[in-house]
Amino acid sequence: MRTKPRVVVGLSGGVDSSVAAHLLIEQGYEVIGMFMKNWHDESVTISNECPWMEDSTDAMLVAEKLGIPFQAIDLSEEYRERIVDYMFAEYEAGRTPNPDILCNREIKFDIFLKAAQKLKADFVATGHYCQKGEIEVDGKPVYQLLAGADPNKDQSYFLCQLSQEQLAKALFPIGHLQKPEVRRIAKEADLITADKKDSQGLCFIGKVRLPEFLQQQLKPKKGKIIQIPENLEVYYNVQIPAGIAPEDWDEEILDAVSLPIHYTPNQGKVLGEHTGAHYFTVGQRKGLQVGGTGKPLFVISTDTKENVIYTGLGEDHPGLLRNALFVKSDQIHWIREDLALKPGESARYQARIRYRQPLSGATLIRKEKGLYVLFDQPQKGIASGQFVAWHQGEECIGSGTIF
Ligand SMILES: Nc1ncnc2c1ncn2[C@@H]1O[C@H](COP(=O)(O)OP(=O)(O)OP(=O)(O)O)[C@@H](O)[C@H]1O
Repeated sequence: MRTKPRVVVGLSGGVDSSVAAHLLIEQGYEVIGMFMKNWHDESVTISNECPWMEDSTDAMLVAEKLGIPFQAIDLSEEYRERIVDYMFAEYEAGRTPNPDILCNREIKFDIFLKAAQKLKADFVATGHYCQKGEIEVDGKPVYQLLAGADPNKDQSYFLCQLSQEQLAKALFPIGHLQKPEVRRIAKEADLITADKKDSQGLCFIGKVRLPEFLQQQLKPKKGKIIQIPENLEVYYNVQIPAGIAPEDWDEEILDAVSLPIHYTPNQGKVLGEHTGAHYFTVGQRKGLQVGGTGKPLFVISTDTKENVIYTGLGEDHPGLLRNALFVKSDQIHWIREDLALKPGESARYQARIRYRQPLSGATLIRKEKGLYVLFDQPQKGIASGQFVAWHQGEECIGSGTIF
């Protein structure tokens, strides 16, 4: 009979997961190391930057050093189906996907977790910089997703789509540590990954050349680049009116300030040509290849159906700065299900729309058709398809896909 809880650690061949495994052994767990091979395409890999063979060997050597069993599994097919296909579909539809968040929800804490459970594991552990809390609500355990103790490394944003069931099975052994401490522990334990460079690309996407990668799947299609002036009537600046409770705000006004603006070519002037609207993302500055505009030019909207890119001059262009967004009902995710807002309710939280962005005060208003998030400060480059995560201080309460 087993006396120790069994945990499968996702060993990536990096220092963080190596130390995670080491700490779990010290804490008395029965530890198994597992490396997963994800989908990857040689033709778009930055040379020597996606060394999965080298990574899996490092993972194996770390397991050997720690004296734990090791297994490598090939999840490339599942990864292609659930992450790569989603990415192309999102770009094609003119949205900006976040493969890292999906990878955690769909691969590491789903398929990988199920593979671990086949090995009769009680938990799955990763080297993510975040922490798990446990409280009791109405006599039942409720798990919390908390920020990593190292503010420079906090990865809770990438885990903002995890459910209570997934968190129940997750362990984050290095979340209470600072990165330099993790390296020191790795050195003291004589792990070969102690000085290994941090992986640049999160998940796989940073390890490939995104433009080439997209061009392989989505055919080039020439179209117009339009410059939109700053003084269009469609720009709104929301302020919650004093004396009116947010939940009583008029839905038409909420829609007007929170939904993406649909531009038309006759609202601006033609600046040049692009190679395909589906290659571009809201907030993007590079790759437009339009010179002589004085201030930098930013993408403020893309229309993949009409194949038009709308741009604005300067980073304070009103098309780039908005302080509200919308999440459709079926895209709202509450990690803390006990705090879920019902239609007609509102709450104050702090929110972010990208990794490592400082949290900004926000009012959440739940209506029948979805959730409105009204920020206290304007946000730059709110892009459809990206995730908004809302927090109470260190704790991530929920998240949703931006409409
Ligand atoms: N190929 C993989 N096989 C198994 N687990 C993985 C793999 N890639 C990532 N993980 C797990 O997910 C965690 C977070 O992944 P991320 O890509 O952010 O790595 P990281 O923060 O650079 O960590 P590391 O230093 O361990 O590579 C890793 O610490 C590891 O536990």
